[in-house]
Amino acid sequence: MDHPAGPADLDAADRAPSVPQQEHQAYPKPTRIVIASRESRLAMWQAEHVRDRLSSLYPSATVDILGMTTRGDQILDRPLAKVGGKGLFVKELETALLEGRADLAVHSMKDVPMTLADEFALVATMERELPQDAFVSSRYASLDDLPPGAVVGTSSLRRESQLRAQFPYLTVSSLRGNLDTRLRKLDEGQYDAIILAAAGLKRLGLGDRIRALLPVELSLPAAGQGALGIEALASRPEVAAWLSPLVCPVTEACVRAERAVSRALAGSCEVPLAAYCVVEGGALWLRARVAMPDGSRIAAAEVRGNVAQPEALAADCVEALRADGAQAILDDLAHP
Ligand SMILES: NCc1[nH]cc(CCC(=O)O)c1CC(=O)O
Repeated sequence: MDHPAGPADLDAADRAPSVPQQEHQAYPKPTRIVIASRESRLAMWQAEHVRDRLSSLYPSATVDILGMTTRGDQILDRPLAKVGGKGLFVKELETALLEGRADLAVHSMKDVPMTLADEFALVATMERELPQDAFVSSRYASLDDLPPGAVVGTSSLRRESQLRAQFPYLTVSSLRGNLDTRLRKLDEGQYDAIILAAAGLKRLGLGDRIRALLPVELSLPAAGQGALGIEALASRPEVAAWLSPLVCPVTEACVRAERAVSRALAGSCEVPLAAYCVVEGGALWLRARVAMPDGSRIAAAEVRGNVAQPEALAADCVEALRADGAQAILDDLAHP
């Protein structure tokens, strides 16, 4: 398929201004960097990870973390999809960038809205941690061991739909809260097992709670899962230059493809959507699924293409998804 890189493609893409190597010298090294972060244990771990990387890159700079509570952290009782979705986790951090209280914000890419306002740019996508979902349980070693009627906790429509399609005899039950809260609810016996992102557990030193990694064929990950992204003001190219050593080009290409699929399908927490890309044999291999929450229908597609054109590949993938019935599913979700 032919993909002229027209302005429309560029508008739709994540703005990740790559800074040519020779331009680095044009910016003085930082003397102070402030990182805005949510205050959950996972978010703080991620911010500290970036702080430590920056401190070793720029030993003479002071790197501080500005912890903030976002609306997404405060609203714990209702499904996120109902109260405003992913944007709730980034808005306060973006305000700190705009007001000059912070230079950059560290996010789980999975939680970053598919479209950012013009003032902001994703300036670095870092190397991906484990992308898979993890099976966590004290009594059972894997999904296959669960008896009929066993209660599995997850609040992700993506996980729920794929579970229901493949394990119709299980009971999927809502589970919210930060990682520690979710594990506590499991340990209190409210669930027989729960499904969480493996990356979050590993980062918090809870990797030993993972009984099994769900193969991506079983639970295709969310766009950006396992990758950290760094956001800064589009008007501050020097921040992008400081962060350029943290960029993982392979992860960046993969996550761009995943996010472009999600963006094209108006991906939100309300649409069960999975998009996962790897580089294999020098090419991008992008897989995506759109499902009914009850798992009764799943549209799936996979495409392979040029590493240099993730958005073009995503467009192919979206076309293949629509051909497999994704539009009908989206229409049903919009007008139940
Ligand atoms: N939705 C919350 C969230 N955002 C990022 C992670 C885990 C880390 C990652 O995927 O990078 C999690 C926890 C989870 O889904 O279990």
